[in-house]
Amino acid sequence: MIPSSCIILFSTQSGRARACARRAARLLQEYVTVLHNRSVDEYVKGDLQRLTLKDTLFLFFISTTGEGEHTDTIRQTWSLLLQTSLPSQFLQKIPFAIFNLGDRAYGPLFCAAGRKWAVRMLQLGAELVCEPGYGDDGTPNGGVLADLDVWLEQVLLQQFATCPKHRPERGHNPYRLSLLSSLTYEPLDEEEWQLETFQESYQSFFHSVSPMMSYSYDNGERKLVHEQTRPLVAVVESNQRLTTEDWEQDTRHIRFQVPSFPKTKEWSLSALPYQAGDIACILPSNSAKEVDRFLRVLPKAIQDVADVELQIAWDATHSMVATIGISYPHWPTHCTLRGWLTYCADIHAIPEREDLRALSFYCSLKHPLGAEQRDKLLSLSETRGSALYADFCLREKRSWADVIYDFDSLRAQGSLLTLEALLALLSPIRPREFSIASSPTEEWNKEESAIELCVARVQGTTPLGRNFYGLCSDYLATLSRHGSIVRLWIRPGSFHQLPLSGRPRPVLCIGAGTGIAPLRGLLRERRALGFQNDILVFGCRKESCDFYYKKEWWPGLQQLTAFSRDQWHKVYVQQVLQKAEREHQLLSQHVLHQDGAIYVAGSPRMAKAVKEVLAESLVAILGDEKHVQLFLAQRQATGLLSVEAWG
Ligand SMILES: Cc1cc2nc3c(=O)[nH]c(=O)nc-3n(C[C@H](O)[C@H](O)[C@H](O)COP(=O)(O)O)c2cc1C
Repeated sequence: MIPSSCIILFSTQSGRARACARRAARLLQEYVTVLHNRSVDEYVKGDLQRLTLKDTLFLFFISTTGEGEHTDTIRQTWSLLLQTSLPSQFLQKIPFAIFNLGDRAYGPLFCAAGRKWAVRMLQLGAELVCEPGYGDDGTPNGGVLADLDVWLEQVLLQQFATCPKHRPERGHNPYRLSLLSSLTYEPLDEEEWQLETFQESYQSFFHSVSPMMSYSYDNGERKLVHEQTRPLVAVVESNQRLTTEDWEQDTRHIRFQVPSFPKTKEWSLSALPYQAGDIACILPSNSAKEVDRFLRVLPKAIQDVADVELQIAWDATHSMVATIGISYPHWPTHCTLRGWLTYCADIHAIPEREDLRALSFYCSLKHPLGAEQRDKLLSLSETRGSALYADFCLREKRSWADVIYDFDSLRAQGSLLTLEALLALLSPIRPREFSIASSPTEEWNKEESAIELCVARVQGTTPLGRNFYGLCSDYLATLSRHGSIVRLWIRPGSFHQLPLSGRPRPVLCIGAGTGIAPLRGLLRERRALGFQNDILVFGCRKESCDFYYKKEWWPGLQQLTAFSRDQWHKVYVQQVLQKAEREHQLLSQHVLHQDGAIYVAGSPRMAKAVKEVLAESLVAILGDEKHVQLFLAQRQATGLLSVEAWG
């Protein structure tokens, strides 16, 4: 029997699973009542009974992070679901469907978290209503979202083929706006979110976008908190270019002071404000230039109130829009439009297809091309328009400002686009993750301890010659002013089991490009604590241009390098490792005789190739492939082999 309602739950690290859930919610609400659309932990809230509702289809969107691991937005529920005390029929006959997100570059770990989730649901008696879906970042024309369309159309929605289709009521806009006074607010030297009148309101917004887990330093000590928190404030101390001026890539070494770090007299690993290899989650903001550009493409009536104080209220009685996850309910309640566009609204993002569909309703039909533009936006949002959407938006990296600029009936006389509509349409800016490149012990020895990042500025040109840049890397790269303020959280990374005590064992760090960031932190931490015999294998394009930190590596550190463009044929780290294994059994000696640890950081493809070389080297010595895989899995479980991959 087909359930009459549906609960959509997602697990996401960078937001794609949320986007998939949103699209599915819009399509499914034509067949069933969508009761919820939120992250797994947010919905379950520690009470597994919430997964046992009768006559309800549970639809999961589960993405994989780390090395085949679950994301922060599902971890709490996942550990509850693994309890051996749960009866084997705990989820008896609960119908569910699942779409897994991942990247095939991870090989056997492709969508590992989603597959583990489905297996556990089945073990507990839940019933799959259809074939699971798989979304791959590498699928042409839209990655996971392109795979999602095919799965929704050919698999999930087929389950509802016999149901009558109904058009859901269009939700009312859930925001109520008041212009507080006709006096315009004059920006001072401080940023708007720091001003006393607005501070509380912005802080609760920042709290709402925080990672699910981060350190807090409330009582003068580091504590890992498994809930959302307010950001730390960091102050830029220096920002230097690491690559040569004439090199294509602008990579930066940025150093921040964090005044709220506790200052302890006694050194101990747990007293340090962070561990080597931890991750900083940076909350960027939009530049004044980008905000001005966005304001210019809006209807005149909105532009006119850019600097007026606003009071924003969320009207929960019109909650349909919130229920299916279309509008963001945690905007600041008191700010200016300019401030909201600078610190909160993700105007730099590429609108999703669902957004284009929502935008289409606001075209002015008084404009000569209004009806045509409305239909174009609608067709771009449909499944059959996905190739067109990929050409127009994804490949050309068209942001909200670009799209609204191109569809000028959205700002012409008679446009229905209001400020309330923008609040309902735009998504919040979310923090971006960067591995910390500094050693906490080395910093502890200094007067003011800091964190350092190694950030490659994302910029380029689209196929049609439009310039683009990445929001957060550009924000960080341009923080040139000493004393500029950044909001961030710090959370543990994958390398937290770095050997820093007990029996001495060497560490082999392998990385390429900005993968050097966490490895620099690990190696410097080990040096600060007196460990020796570590090895760095590093790859980049040209020794003279992008060999990051070349001058600072110390004599006792053994180095192997791969400069891919310094000779006529390409050389990568995996080839350097193969050669070192052939010549002096670098890998097998390190692992089998010295019981050394290995840390790999960089792109997933590089990490996969390195792991293959490692496995081959051990098979050549130990003979049995299965045994080697088991051995490597054990080393991974004990933190002696660990990968941090991104990109
Ligand atoms: C640090 C990191 C680790 C990842 N690990 C895996 C993995 O082990 N297996 C996999 O299939 N995909 C992996 N991925 C790819 C993500 O699952 C994929 O990008 C997905 O679309 C992200 O969805 P999200 O935005 O909802 O988090 C990883 C991505 C990152 C950034």
